[in-house]
Amino acid sequence: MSAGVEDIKLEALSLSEGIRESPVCIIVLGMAGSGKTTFTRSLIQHAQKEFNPYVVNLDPACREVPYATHVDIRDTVNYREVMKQYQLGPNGGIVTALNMFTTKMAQFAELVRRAGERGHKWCVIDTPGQIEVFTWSASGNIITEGLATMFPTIVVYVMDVVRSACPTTFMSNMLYACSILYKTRLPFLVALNKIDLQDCSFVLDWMTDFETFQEALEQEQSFVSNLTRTMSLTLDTFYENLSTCGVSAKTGVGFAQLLKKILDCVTQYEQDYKPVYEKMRQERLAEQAAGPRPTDNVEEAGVAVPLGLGLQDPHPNSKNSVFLMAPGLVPQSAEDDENDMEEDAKGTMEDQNFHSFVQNHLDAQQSKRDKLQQKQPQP
Ligand SMILES: Nc1nc2c(ncn2[C@@H]2O[C@H](COP(=O)(O)OP(=O)(O)OP(=O)(O)O)[C@@H](O)[C@H]2O)c(=O)[nH]1
Repeated sequence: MSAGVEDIKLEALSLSEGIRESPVCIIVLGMAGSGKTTFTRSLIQHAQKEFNPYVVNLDPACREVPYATHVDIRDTVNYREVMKQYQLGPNGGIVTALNMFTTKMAQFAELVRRAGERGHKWCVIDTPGQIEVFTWSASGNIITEGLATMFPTIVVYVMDVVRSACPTTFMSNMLYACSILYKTRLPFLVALNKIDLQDCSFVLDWMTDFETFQEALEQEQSFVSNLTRTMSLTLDTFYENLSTCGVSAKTGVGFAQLLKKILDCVTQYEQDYKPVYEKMRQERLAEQAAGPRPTDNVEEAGVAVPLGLGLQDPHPNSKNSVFLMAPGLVPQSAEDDENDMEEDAKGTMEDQNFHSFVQNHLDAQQSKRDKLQQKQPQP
């Protein structure tokens, strides 16, 4: 059974509870068109029996999601409305939609925790097509760090092998992957996707044998290839930290191997990364306990707005957690409708009562004034 909205209002997962054992959060990243969504669908299918994934879509701009979701950002934020209201372009709209979502990070984490208690061993998270919007935005950071300080978390980077057959595109992809690896500080698995169209052994050769990559680059005569040559020298250490797996999200080839590699990444999280995030969690808790920092040399302190950074429990009476639900997860029952109507009726009655109270008061004042005037001697 899914968690109800009402329950989430009352409590939300707090940082003080420590890193849990499950569910394992798998954040799926990749360049636009690399096959993230198709990959996510295939991953869910292959992991269903053993890991019963809890599925989250964080792409507010996608039209359709080809799998059933438990949490869908599109139920939380209307991306088109955000673009219209704030007069933003598509990328600005996605960033703002993600920012809005992260204000509910504590409740989202609570949903993930409850999913773990209901037997979901994995939580698979599909991200927006425009990778930089997620990886370099504050909200992407909050979501990634927030999850990694509460659950074992890993990143799966989906790479299109067909497009990466060009050495410069391959290098750009690798530089991007490298920057995400160092930014997130999480176990990193590269899913070399679309191997039904092209064999991925060339990528593995390029990663393990520097000279083979140089030979491939020889074929390209451009300024970019010179730059790529220089860059490739620096990426050797990065490749050592990478785990790779060839897959086809379309045919399902390679997914058995991929599941094993994901489990290896989880072990890696436990051994190497958990202490880092545990430390980060302690620091955040200390920051929360210390309260806001004094603002030296600032004429006006200003008013703080909640940015979703603090993962404190929400106020028990807060009425702002009515979303984060996938369609059908918490169906609007006839009883809910009746409750809503009752609430509306109550509100209207309260308004009427208030107006009649004010009116009575004004009438009483007026009659007092009239009486006083009558008592006063006429000139
Ligand atoms: N042949 C083949 N095509 C694939 C594979 N994976 C994805 N595709 C195709 O690649 C295209 C892009 O796939 P998506 O899953 O939409 O990629 P995405 O990264 O989610 O796309 P955006 O979110 O729009 O950036 C679609 O036409 C897919 O059918 C694969 O393994 N093999």
